[in-house]
Amino acid sequence: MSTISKISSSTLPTKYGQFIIHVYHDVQTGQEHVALVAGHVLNNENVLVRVHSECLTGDIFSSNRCDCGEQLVLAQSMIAEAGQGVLLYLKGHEGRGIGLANKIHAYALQDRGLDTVDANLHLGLPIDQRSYAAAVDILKDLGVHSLRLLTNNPEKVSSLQQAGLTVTERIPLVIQPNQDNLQYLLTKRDRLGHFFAQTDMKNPNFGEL
Ligand SMILES: Nc1nc2c(ncn2[C@@H]2O[C@H](COP(=O)(O)OP(=O)(O)OP(=O)(O)O)[C@@H](O)[C@H]2O)c(=O)[nH]1
Ligand SMILES: [Zn+2]
Repeated sequence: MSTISKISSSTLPTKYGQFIIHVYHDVQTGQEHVALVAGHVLNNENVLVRVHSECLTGDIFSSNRCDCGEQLVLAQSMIAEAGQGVLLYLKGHEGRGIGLANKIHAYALQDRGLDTVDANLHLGLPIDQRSYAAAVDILKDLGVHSLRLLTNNPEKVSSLQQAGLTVTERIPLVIQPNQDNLQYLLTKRDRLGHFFAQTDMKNPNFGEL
C-alpha cells in the first residue's frame, strides 16, 4: 500500500529554472513532502534525482555546521540544468529523523566535543532513523523507476534499490568544506560510511585530516 497521496500541484518558476511542484501527504506520518519536477520524467531512464532530508538550519538559515543548504542549491541547479529530474524534499527527516529540538541538543553536545554520532547516542537517540518509504512511493507515483541519485550516502542508494527502484548511478554531491563543517564531514565519512573520495573534494586537506 502506498504511503503517500498527492494533494496539489502547480508550476514553480525559480531562479534556477522552471519546475512543477507537487505536495504529497504522508499518510503514515502526517507530513507534507515536496517534489520539484523538471521536464518529463514519466517512464524515462536515468532520471536525475535528489532525495533531500529537511534541515532547517542548513536549508533556511545558511548554517555552516552542515552541507545541506549548499547541497540543496547545487542539486536544484543541476536538475534544472539537465532539463529533467526530481528534487524530493522530505519533511520529518530533520536531524536524521530525531527532530529539530533534539538536533539542537545534539549541536550543544558537539560544542562540548562530541561528534555528530556520539551526540545522538548520548541523548539516547538513534544515529539515523530516517525512512525512505515516502521517497520511493513518490518516485513511483511520478513514474520514475530508473534514476541517477545525487548523494554521498550509501544508505540512500540501498534503500531505494531494496524498494525496487533501479539506481543506475550515484552522483557525488560534494561541497567545499569550511572550518565549521570539516569535522562533521569527516565524521560522516569515517563513522557513517558516506562517500567522500579525495578527488571529490575541492579542499586537498580533506582526505588527510
Ligand atoms: N542528528 C543530527 N542530524 C544532523 C546533524 N547535522 C545535520 N543533521 C541532519 O542530517 C540530515 C542530512 O543528513 P546528512 O548525514 O548530512 O546527509 P545525507 O542526507 O544522509 O546524505 P547526502 O545525500 O549525501 O546529503 C538533515 O536532516 C540534517 O538536519 C547533526 O549534527 N546531528
Ligand atoms: Zn544540515
